[in-house]
Amino acid sequence: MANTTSTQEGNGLYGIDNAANSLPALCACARGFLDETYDIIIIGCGTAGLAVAARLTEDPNIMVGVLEAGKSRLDDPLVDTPATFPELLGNPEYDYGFKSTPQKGNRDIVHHLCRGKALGGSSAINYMLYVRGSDADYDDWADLVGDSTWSSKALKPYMRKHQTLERIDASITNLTDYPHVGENHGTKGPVHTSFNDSSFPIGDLSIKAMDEVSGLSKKPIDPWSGDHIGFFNTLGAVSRSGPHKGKRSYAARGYFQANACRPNLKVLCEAQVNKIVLENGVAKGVEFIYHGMNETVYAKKEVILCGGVINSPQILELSGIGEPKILEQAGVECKIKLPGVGENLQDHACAVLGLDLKPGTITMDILGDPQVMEAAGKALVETQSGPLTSIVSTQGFLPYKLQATASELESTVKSIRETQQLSSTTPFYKRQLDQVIAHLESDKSANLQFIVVPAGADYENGIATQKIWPPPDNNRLHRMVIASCLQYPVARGTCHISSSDPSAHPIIDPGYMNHPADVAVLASGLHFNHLVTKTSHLAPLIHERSYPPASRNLDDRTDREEAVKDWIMGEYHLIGTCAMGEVVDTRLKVKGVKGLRVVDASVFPNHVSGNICSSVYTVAEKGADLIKEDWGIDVEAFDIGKLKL
Ligand SMILES: Cc1cc2nc3c(=O)[nH]c(=O)nc-3n(C[C@H](O)[C@H](O)[C@H](O)COP(=O)(O)OP(=O)(O)OC[C@H]3O[C@@H](n4cnc5c(N)ncnc54)[C@H](O)[C@@H]3O)c2cc1C
Repeated sequence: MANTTSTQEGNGLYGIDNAANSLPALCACARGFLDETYDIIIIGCGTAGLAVAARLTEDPNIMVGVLEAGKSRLDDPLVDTPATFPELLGNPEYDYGFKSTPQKGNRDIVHHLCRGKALGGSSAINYMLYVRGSDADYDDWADLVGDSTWSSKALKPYMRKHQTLERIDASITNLTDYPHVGENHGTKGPVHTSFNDSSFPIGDLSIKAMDEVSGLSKKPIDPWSGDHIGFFNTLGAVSRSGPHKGKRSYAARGYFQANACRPNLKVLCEAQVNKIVLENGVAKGVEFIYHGMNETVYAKKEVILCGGVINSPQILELSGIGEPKILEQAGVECKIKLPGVGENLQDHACAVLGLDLKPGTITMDILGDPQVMEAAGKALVETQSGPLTSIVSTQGFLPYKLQATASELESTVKSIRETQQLSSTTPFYKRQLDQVIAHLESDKSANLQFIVVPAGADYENGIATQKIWPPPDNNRLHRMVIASCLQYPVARGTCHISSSDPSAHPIIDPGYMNHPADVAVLASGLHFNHLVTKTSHLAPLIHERSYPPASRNLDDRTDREEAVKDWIMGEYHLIGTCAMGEVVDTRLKVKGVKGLRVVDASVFPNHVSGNICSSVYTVAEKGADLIKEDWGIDVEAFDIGKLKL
C-alpha cells in the first residue's frame, strides 16, 4: 500500500517527542505538565475528553490539564488513511486489546474488544462511519433519566455543533442514495464528515436489493435528521478539503490540534491514571504513572473522567467507588457505595452473511491487484482521493416488526416480559426493557442496522483477534459481507476490576446473545439478508454463500437462530457502564462524590441505533456546557478564530 507504513519504534516518529515541537499544549515530559496549576483535570484524551478540553479552554481563565495513557498519533498515516484502519485493530500500539469473558450465548467464544489507546482514543482507530441515533433514542434517554434536556430536540444543537458537513464530490451523481438536508448538519464543527468520492457498483445494487426486500415505500430524506429508516450511503468522518483532505477526521485533529496553541491547555501522553484522589467524598486530583514514576496532580475545581466505557468504571472502582462486594474481592477499600458502576454494559452485536461473488464482480479485493493498488496509492498521494480515502458506506435500518411474523414478535416480547418479572431485574433495567419492547412493537423503530462491506472476512479467527478483514486478494473470487446488527439489546453485561492493580485489565462480559430476544431479532436480520441475496439485483452476481456454512438452512428459523449463536461480533459500540440515572446524575456528576464527573460513552443510559461516535461527541459538547454553567465559565471570552493553528 502506498506511503502508509508506520514506525513502531517506541514513541517512534509519531510519538509525543516529535509532535511536541509543533503542538505547544502537548507536554514532552511530566515536569512540563506538573509545573502548572489546574482548575480542571481530565482523565483520558479520547473522543469525549478532547472535546471537553477544547470547549473548556475557550475561556483563557480556565487552566485544563489532560492525562492520556496512549501516544499522540497525529500525522501517523495508518491512523490518517481511512482504508488502513484494519491494521490498527489488534495492534497493541493503537488498541488496548481487551478480551471478553467466554460468551455463553455465543458458544463460549472469547471476543477481542478493541479500544483506542492514543490521543483521540477510539476515534483514532474506529471505522469512521458517521451515523446518528433516531429521535426516539435520545427521547428514551430523557424519559429514563427524567430530564428533558437530554431529549432529541435538546441534543440536536450539539449534534450540529461538533460536525462540519463537507460538499459532496461532483463525481457522485445518483443523489438518491446520498440523501441529506443541510439544516440537519453542522458547518463549523471540528469533526469533518463527507460522502465517499467513489463507490462500487455492488453497493448500489445492494441498496436496490434491500429496498426491494424491505418493501419500504419511500427513501430516507436525511438519515441524520432523527429518522434513518431505509437504505443509503452514509457519511464518514473524513475530510474532503483543506490541509487534511482525504484523512480521518477525529478528536485529536479537530478538537486538539486546532487548539494546541492555547496556553491554558496542557496534555500529557503516556500517563496512565491509577486512581482519583478522594478526600472526604471530594475528588481532589488524580494519581498517575508516567515512565515508571508515580505522580499526583490536583484540580482546583473538578476532575472529569473520560476514560471510555471500559476504563471509566475501572478507574472509579480502583478509586473505591462502586459495589462494595466487588471492591472487597479486588482488594480495594470502598469509599463510596455505588452499585451501578460497571453494570449495564451494552453493545450492538452483528450477525453476518458472507458471499463469494462471480468472476467480474468487483469489490475491495481489486486492490489486491498491484496495478490497481498503485493507482489507488497515486490518487491518495496526488489528489487525496479514491478508494483509500473511502469508508464502508452502504447501510440502512429497519424495524423488527416489519421482518418478524406476528407470532415471532409476540414470543420475543413475551421473553422480555419474563425478564422484567425476575427479582434480579432492577427498576432501572425494567424501565429500559419497557423502551426495548416499545421499539420492537413499533413499525418505525430502527431495531436492525444493515451494513454492506465490499470485502471478505476471516470468520474463523476474526472475533478472537480482530484481524477480521484480511488483505484484499484479487487472485480469488471477490467477496462481500452483509452484516445485520442488533440495535437495542436486552441482555446486559458487566465490566469490573478483579484486582487493585491498575495495569490489570478488567473482567469484561458484554453478554452477547444472552437473551432469546436478542437472538430472535438478529436472526430476523440474517433472514432479511438471506432474502436480499435472492433478489434479481444480487443473485446473478453470487457464486456461493461462504458464511453461514451451507449446513445452516437460513429458510428455517431454528437454524437461523443457531447461526446467530455460532457467530456474532460486537459492533464496537460498548456503552453504559457509568449510566446516567444510576452512576451519574443528569449533570454527569458522580453520585455521592463532589468534584467528579464522567463524560464519555459510559454515561449513555441506554443504547441508541446506529454507530455511536456522533452521540459521544454530542454528550461531550453538552457535558462541556454543563461544566461551564456550573462554574460560570465565560464561553464568549475566548476568540477561537485567532488562536487556531
Ligand atoms: C474499532 C472501533 C470501530 C468503531 N467504529 C465506529 C464507527 O465507524 N462509527 C462510530 O460512530 N463509532 C465507531 N466506534 C465507536 C466509537 O469510536 C467509540 O464509541 C467512541 O470513540 C468512544 O469514545 P469515548 O470518549 O467514550 O472513549 P475513547 O475515545 O476510547 O477515549 C478514552 C480515552 O481514555 C484513555 N484512557 C483510558 N484509561 C486511561 C487511564 N487509566 N489513564 C489515562 N488515559 C486513559 C484512552 O487511552 C482513550 O484515549 C468504533 C470503536 C472502535 C473501537
